[in-house]
Amino acid sequence: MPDGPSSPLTGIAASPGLGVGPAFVLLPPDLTFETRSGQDAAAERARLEAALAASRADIERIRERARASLGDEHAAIFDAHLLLLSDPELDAAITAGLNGGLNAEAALVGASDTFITMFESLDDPYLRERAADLRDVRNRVLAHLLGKPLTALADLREPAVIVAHDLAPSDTAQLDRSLVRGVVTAVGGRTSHSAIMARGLGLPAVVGVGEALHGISPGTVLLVDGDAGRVSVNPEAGEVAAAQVQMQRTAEERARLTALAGREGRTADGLRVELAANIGSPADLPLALEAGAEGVGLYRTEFLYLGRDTLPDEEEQYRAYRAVLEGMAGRPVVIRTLDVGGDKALPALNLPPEENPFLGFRAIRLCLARPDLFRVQLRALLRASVHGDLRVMFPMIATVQEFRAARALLDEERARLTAEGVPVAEHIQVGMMVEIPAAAVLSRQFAREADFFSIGSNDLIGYALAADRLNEQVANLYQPLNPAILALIGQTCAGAATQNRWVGVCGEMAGDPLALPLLVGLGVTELSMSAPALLPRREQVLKLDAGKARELAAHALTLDTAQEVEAAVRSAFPELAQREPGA
Ligand SMILES: C=C(OP(=O)(O)O)C(=O)O
Ligand SMILES: [Mg+2]
Repeated sequence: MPDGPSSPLTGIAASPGLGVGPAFVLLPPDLTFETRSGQDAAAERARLEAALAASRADIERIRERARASLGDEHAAIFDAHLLLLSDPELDAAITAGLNGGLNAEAALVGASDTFITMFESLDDPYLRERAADLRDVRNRVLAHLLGKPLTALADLREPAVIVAHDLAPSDTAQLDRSLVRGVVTAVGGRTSHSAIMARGLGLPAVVGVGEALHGISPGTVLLVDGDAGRVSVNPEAGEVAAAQVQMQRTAEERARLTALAGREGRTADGLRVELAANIGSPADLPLALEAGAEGVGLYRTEFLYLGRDTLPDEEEQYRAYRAVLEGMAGRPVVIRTLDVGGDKALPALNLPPEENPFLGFRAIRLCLARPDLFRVQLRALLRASVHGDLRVMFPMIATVQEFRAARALLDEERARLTAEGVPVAEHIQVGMMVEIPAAAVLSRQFAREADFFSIGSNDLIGYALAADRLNEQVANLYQPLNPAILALIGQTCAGAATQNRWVGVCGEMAGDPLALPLLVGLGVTELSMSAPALLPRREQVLKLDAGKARELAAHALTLDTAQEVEAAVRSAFPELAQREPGA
């Protein structure tokens, strides 16, 4: 382990809080090798057999852990991997290479890659999935041959900070949250899977650290600061002690707030404000429920689709949606249909790169162009609807026609299921994200069609101010409190009110203490946020005077700048001057 402290690594602050622990490095090892000919076939065969046996033992161990913590479904993928290890056709191709004098590495890779290329060239999603499995298995055996065994999150036994290139949904499925002190990744942004997963699980995270991460060796002590986007490598004792004091304070504050978990969200003067959770998978529910989520305000279903080469089928989707609806036991669950494109790539669709992906073929645009894919999701949602209070939400709606078209597909699938005798809930609210300024401006018209609006402030701010938050050069223009943003939110609420529709906010702004009185004052009655923000925001709502919030919001709309708005909020609510830790 390297000893002295080195300069801290910086990245994107993806999930708040502090965490310290030894690095658990998931970065893939360098698997390059030399191809050699004229080798002793028997000796190379023996090396290969040893690597196969070690790989088999690895996979069996991971499978048992996955089965124990997550159930049979998650273990099935590892059964497929075990079958590949003993596949006779693959073995015959490897044997031919060995008999031709190749070293075991070259024989293995040559044979596997022939099958991988063949599977990938066929337009069959099942075989493409087999290609991905085979690549996984090939890498594992190769790693053993090279004496650089792969690590898996399922191998985590001691508290640690996870260091990875990125975390795929299948990685996080194996993660034991109680042992993870923090997450640091080389790539990714605020909306990457790793970031959202970390926020959902309440783990401090810094993402997008870059290549520098590859220099971290296993066991190196790391201090992750998820608020500042900083990772100290081998921190000084004093720095660790200060962080521990801060963590203790945060834990005490959390314990105090836990007493509020069962309280209904309602302002001091009686206005109902529902406090709901944003989730990315059913695995996020326990933390959301612990924090007293009164519903799920945003289930980002794209995480079922990302980080894999194939699309989830209707059954897989149905099971995930049903698990969330049942987990929430009758409380409202807003499930958002597929929102890919922009910064969320969908490898299974093989879409060509675009000049302006954020203004391009994404979310509902893609779904309406690919009804074959969209209908599968809609059917899964409709089938799951009988298990709770499902609300379906369409993302990135820009025009009224898009909403109508999406709703028409939903209605068609409903009619089809009913004709097939499949039960579907009688009433399902169907709403939309308001994250494109045009939708906010036209909210009166949209309110005649949609049952509710949920404001996606992350995108709304970016599109309204034409500023990408991840671009350092223009980050100062990404201003949640800009009066123009407040005006768009106010306009959305006013349009909704003409038809008695409810308005929520499910972007990051919902969890921001400075924005909260403004949102409530503008007419928002549901706030959906990552689980760790729920308790502090509940305390804030319980103490809030909605009348005073309305006066503040009306005043804010007359101001010129985001800075003036912030000053007005702080002067109306001086207790907000202090940032609470970990919120
Ligand atoms: C919630 C939102 O959607 P996402 O962050 O998933 O784009 C948003 O844009 O605010
Ligand atoms: Mg969005």
